[in-house]
Amino acid sequence: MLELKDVTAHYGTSQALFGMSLTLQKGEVATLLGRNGMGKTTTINTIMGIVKASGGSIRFDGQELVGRPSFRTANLGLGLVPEGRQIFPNLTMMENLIATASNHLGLPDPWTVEKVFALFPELATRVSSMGNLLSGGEQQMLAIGRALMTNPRLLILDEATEGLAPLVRRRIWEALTQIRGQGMSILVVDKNLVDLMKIADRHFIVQRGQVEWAGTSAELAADEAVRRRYLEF
Ligand SMILES: Nc1ncnc2c1ncn2[C@@H]1O[C@H](COP(=O)(O)OP(=O)(O)OP(=O)(O)O)[C@@H](O)[C@H]1O
Repeated sequence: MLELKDVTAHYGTSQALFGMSLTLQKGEVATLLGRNGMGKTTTINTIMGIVKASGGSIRFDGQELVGRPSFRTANLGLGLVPEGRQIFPNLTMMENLIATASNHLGLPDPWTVEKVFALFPELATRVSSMGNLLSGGEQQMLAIGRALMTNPRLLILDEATEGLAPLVRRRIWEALTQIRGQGMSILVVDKNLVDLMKIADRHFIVQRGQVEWAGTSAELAADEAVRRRYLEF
């Protein structure tokens, strides 16, 4: 479904991706792992077209994404839950949820506000609350709901549970497991390896702007040396 091949990216003259290659199959959950500053966010932003790739290829269902403006990439069915959530602070929860809603691909049975509330009942009681008055957990649920309302085929989450309390983190993983059960493909960055190994099929460890190790959850669980070397775990 998604294939990155030798992708490079720069910030000015400083190179951040050095030949990033990875493949995600339809219906899979994959993670990008690795220490801070290794290029996970840059990889996500390059897929989305927010950072322009300076080389290589990114194919999504056979279509080339490199060179495409970011709104046209999103319209192909890539939904982003960005780092820091980026909730509109002066819109209500409901306004945030529907602000970017769309069904460009004409998917049958699209996401609705009701379906998002069924996934996150916590949000249903907060419809009129301004974005900046929501808790971190509510904001993250809203950011996921907002991305789902664009009816993506691939959901990409950057720091899915960062800064959230354990109970709220569990709610996020439960929701992602539920969405995954409905056939959604998911690419996720997070630091909670134990949780990720439960939900993910495949992991890519990013080191200095390229994939240093790739494998399944079982392979990662069995390889303590790799975990220690790249993940300090
Ligand atoms: N806007 C920017 N301008 C210049 N350099 C940047 C910018 N964003 C990231 N970088 C650099 O690119 C490299 C990769 O950063 P990136 O944020 O992709 O890493 P990361 O693995 O997502 O780390 P983190 O978990 O800290 O977000 C780092 O060296 C970082 O300093």
